[in-house]
Amino acid sequence: MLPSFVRPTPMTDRLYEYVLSIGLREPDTFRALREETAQLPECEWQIAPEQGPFLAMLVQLMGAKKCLEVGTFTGYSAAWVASVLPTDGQLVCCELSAVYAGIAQKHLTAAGLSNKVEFRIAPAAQSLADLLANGHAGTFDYAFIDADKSSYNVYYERCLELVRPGGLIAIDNTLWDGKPADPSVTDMDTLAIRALNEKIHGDDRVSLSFLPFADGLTLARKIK
Ligand SMILES: C[S@@+](CC[C@H](N)C(=O)[O-])C[C@H]1O[C@@H](n2cnc3c(N)ncnc32)[C@H](O)[C@@H]1O
Repeated sequence: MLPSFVRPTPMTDRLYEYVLSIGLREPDTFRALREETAQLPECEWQIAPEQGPFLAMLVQLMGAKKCLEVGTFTGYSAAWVASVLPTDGQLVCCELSAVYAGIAQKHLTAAGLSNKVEFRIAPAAQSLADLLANGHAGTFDYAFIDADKSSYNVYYERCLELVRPGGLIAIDNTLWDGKPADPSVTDMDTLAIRALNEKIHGDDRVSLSFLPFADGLTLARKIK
């Protein structure tokens, strides 16, 4: 029998509406981005709205200037992070799809944030390798991983090289709808997330905070 600590509250639609009504202070431009994304069949790829201000607050508390995102889609997480960067701050967004990147760029421009955001439209493993090859190792304050799950370990390892000591890697979907906790689920994405969760738990290169928030958010802070 597991101890009965307070567990995440089940989210009925009514409670979730309440959560957003008290928790989300969203600029109109970000709302427009969400509304356009909601029309796409892949709309569930977007981070949960309440994750936006959370990631932004982390970035702001860190005083981060140089940030990285792996998997940008239509730009919601990117918009929140860019919105708290100083004027000389930079967010490098790695995204495979020029179509999604185009939608993101349109909304980032509308929000007055495009000057802080640089897109790398290519497979992210390649974009991260290029950054490493071009002298960016140890220079990023923050990295957010939210692209194809089967490559999460590659993204984690490359981001670990790219962030500075004390820098943060945030990894989305590490609960993956609960599937990593069910040993009978063995599809490639679940196997990749389960393996990475176990690896990070034992990884003494980082300190760890795991949040059962949205679809699971792992925070790994590079120690040295
Ligand atoms: C879950 S979505 C990202 C959601 C985004 N963070 C947001 O807030 O809306 C994952 C994104 O990763 C992109 N992606 C998938 N495979 C990729 C790859 N190999 N390299 C770069 N991006 C990839 C997809 O095109 C998609 O836009």
